[in-house]
Amino acid sequence: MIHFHRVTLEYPRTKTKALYEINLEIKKGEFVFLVGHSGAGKSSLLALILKRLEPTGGAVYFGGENLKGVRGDKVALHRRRIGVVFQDHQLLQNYTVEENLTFVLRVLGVNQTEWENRVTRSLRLVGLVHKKRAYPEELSVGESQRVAIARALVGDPQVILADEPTGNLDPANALAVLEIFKAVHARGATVLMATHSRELVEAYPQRVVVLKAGQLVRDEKVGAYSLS
Ligand SMILES: Nc1ncnc2c1ncn2[C@@H]1O[C@H](COP(=O)(O)OP(=O)(O)OP(=O)(O)O)[C@@H](O)[C@H]1O
Repeated sequence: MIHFHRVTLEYPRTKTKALYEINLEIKKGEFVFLVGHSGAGKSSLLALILKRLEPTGGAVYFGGENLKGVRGDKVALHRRRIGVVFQDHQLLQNYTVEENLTFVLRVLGVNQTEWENRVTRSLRLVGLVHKKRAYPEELSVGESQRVAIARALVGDPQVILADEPTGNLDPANALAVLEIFKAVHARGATVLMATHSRELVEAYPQRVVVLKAGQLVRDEKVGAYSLS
């Protein structure tokens, strides 16, 4: 599903080498934790999959296609195949929960008669159907993050990328969010989650890929949390 072949990334302005010769293959339906110290390159790796950045060496493949060849209008189409969740929920403050989700569906060109089904299905998965008319400021931090996950899922993406999705949450909310990702994984999605949280990795023993100063230093099928 996702394949990095000898990928190197250097930020042009600062000449920071964020990733070196990364080889990584993530199969359809896998759940992978991406761990590493701050600055190890986790967010940069996710940005390459989204084509927000271009590798300076090597190639990134998505569904067998080299992303280098994805250009112009096709970049937006590529991104629609991916659901993204960040540490900060990034909900639109002046729109209700429901509108935050339908906004995505409008961009995706989904038929309006299907909107309600999709929104309800996504909000049900995160346990927040009753909040669909609420505004983000009326939600707790944990609820906001669950809405952000519902928004990432509403387009039925093949792949979910999560960058520190529990970074702002207390342990109970973090585990609640993990439960949602587990359910999404159980339904067949491919999930790549960058995290600093040992608790998360221990609560859901899955493949663990460790980055250290831009290098992939460990890749374990069912790994324990480790930063080296
Ligand atoms: N836009 C940028 N321009 C220049 N250098 C950058 C940029 N973004 C990140 N970097 C550098 O690239 C390296 C990797 O950063 P990245 O954000 O990918 O790490 P990370 O593992 O996600 O860190 P964190 O856990 O703190 O989010 C760091 O040295 C960082 O300073």
